[in-house]
Amino acid sequence: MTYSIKEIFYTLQGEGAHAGRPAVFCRFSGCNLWTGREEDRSRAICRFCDTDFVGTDGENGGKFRSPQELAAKIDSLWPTTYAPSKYVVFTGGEPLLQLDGPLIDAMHAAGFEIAIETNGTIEVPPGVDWICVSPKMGSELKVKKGSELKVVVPQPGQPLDEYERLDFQNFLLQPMDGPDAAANTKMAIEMVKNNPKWKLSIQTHKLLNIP
Ligand SMILES: C[S@@+](CC[C@H](N)C(=O)[O-])C[C@H]1O[C@@H](n2cnc3c(N)ncnc32)[C@H](O)[C@@H]1O
Ligand SMILES: Nc1nc2[nH]cc(C(=O)O)c2c(=O)[nH]1
Ligand code: SF4
Ligand SMILES: [Mg+2]
Repeated sequence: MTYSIKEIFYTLQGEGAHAGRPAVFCRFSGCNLWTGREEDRSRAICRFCDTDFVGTDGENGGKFRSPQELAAKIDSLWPTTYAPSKYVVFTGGEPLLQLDGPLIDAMHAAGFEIAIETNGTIEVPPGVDWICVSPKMGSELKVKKGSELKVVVPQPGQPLDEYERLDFQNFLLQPMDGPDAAANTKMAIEMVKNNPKWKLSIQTHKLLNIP
């Protein structure tokens, strides 16, 4: 298996229940809900994406021809002094188009805990330690259990009451960034205050100006 990688970088997890945790982010190229081309955005299933996941031209990006080769690059970005808490977040694009058993095994062999950020349309292979699902209206949600359900709001028609009955450990609402970010943040705050099963997730890396 050859993996197409947009970029790999060491930063803090900015979002969700693990916000603030140091992590190597590995961003796969490609997504099943948008081509990534601006001219296709208005016709895409997912239209609010804040990420460039096209191609392999980012920091440490490229084609990796084996799981060992990719695992070694990810491992090389972890500072050796903090070796016991090694943590990788696979994201994208949609990571489950490419993340497979051999890569999961290679990351575990290198001593990493493995997290994914997924849109929930593709089943998760065994062995992923932290599963963050962020459902997208207009797509079929197939991953109905995991570590955190991180719902970007607002998406018209989203069934929050159905989401609440799914088997997740954490339930988070994340304001949609973009032209209406301020209003969306206000709305998300009101939503969690009115329904305390949910907590607010803000994209802290954007406030901190880190990747
Ligand atoms: C770029 S996506 C990649 C992973 C996967 N494709 C997914 O959608 O979960 C990473 C996270 O950013 C969130 N996200 C994307 N665009 C956003 C935006 N404009 N505002 C807030 N969150 C956004 C997604 O919902 C997801 O939780
Ligand atoms: N710092 C930081 N945290 C993140 N959490 C999820 C991200 C993503 O794009 O998947 C992301 C990201 O791009 N940067
Ligand atoms: S599913 Fe994720 S990566 Fe794909 S377009 Fe939507 S937010 Fe971006
Ligand atoms: Mg991001």
